Amino acid sequence: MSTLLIRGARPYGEGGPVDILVRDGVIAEVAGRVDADGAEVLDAGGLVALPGFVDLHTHLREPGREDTETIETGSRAAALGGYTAVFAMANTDPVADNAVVVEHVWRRGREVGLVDVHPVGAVTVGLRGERLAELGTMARSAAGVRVFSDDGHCVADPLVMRRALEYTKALDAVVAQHAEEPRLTVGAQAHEGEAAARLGLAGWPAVAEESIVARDCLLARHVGARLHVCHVSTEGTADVLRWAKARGTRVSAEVTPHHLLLDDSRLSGYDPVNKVNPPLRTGSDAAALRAALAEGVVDCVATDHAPHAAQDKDCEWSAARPGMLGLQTALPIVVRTMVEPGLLDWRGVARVMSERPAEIAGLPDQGRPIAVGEPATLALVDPAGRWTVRGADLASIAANTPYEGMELPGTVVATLLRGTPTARDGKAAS
Ligand SMILES: NC(=O)N[C@@H](CC(=O)O)C(=O)O
Ligand SMILES: [Zn+2]
Ligand SMILES: [Zn+2]
Repeated sequence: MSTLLIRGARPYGEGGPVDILVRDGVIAEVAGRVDADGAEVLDAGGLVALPGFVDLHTHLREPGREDTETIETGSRAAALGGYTAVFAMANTDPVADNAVVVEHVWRRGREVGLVDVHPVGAVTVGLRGERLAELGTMARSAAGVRVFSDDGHCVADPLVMRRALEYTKALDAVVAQHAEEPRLTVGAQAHEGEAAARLGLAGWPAVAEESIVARDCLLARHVGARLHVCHVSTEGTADVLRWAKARGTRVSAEVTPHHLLLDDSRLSGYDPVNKVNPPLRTGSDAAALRAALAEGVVDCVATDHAPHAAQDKDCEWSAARPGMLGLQTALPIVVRTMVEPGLLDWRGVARVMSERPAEIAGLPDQGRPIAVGEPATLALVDPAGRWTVRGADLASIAANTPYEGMELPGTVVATLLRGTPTARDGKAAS
């Protein structure tokens, strides 16, 4: 029997410090003072205790691009970022569109053991948007897939999307849509607006996202299915979501840390580290997304952690791949954009980083209350901590962080997965 005593943490940053006794992975006692002889003590004075974070949108690149990230290195990055569960996107090589690939990802995640790795299954064969993949087989596989996505590509054909919603409804699963009408983004390189026009970059208009989100909300309501919208990037999408939710559509949505903080003024340097899909939008879009997240119109934060090799980023803008690292910087960016301006308190951070994503994905043992009898799956955060981001120092193999050299607030001091420390003082457990 293993016991761990977390000494002096403040759950959700509320009230005075408490001791949390963890026995065999479960919270056994929460009280002002707990004495446990022989227990390992984790000094958590000054730290905020939160439920471990759940990322609905991570690219781990295994199988196929292990030169940029593996399930092991990505799991380390996740643990260091306070995550205890991640959803590994299906756009690997081979694509995770069948039971063999999703079971490989699931097993490898368990072997590494630092974070619960849940494979996302592709909606269509080869992400081609034509024929539905074997959703039922993936759902019934050992991986128990409950989130399906062609992320990187939009399920653009409305009939294919309708059928996908019908199947996932029957499987009690959810489609996570990368909302991008492909006919409106042919050759697109950056947000269609002033900044892109000045630089002569072909534009990716907000309406390419908004039109698909509106269509899919209508389809989901018609079918009675659930829909999840990936990486919401525009004010107009938030408006569509608000409308759809008000009329009872079963839709949820995520926003990335980079769309909360950054905007297309970053384009001027022509540095492809800022190239991402959907593109960085305007400052007023970012402000609207922060408000929508605070309001609950956007349900949660997801990283869209997208590692890329140096040769795919250190090149001309149009040749560079879109995507940014996100796992280790997500909490600090949420602190900067949401907590510091008073848009969210720590209870709200627990909601958008852990509880809502766990609910959306149907995870029964993540995003749980910090209470007796619950799994000790926790992130311990130092709200006064400061650190300077260095891509080369991150646990990912790739180094494409847009926050290079920035000093960020909020450090994850320890992450616990069912009572076992997976990261501590900036070091992953293995
Ligand atoms: N976000 C990105 O810019 N890139 C993602 C794909 C995606 O999320 O659409 C990737 O796989 O690299
Ligand atoms: Zn995407
Ligand atoms: Zn993605």
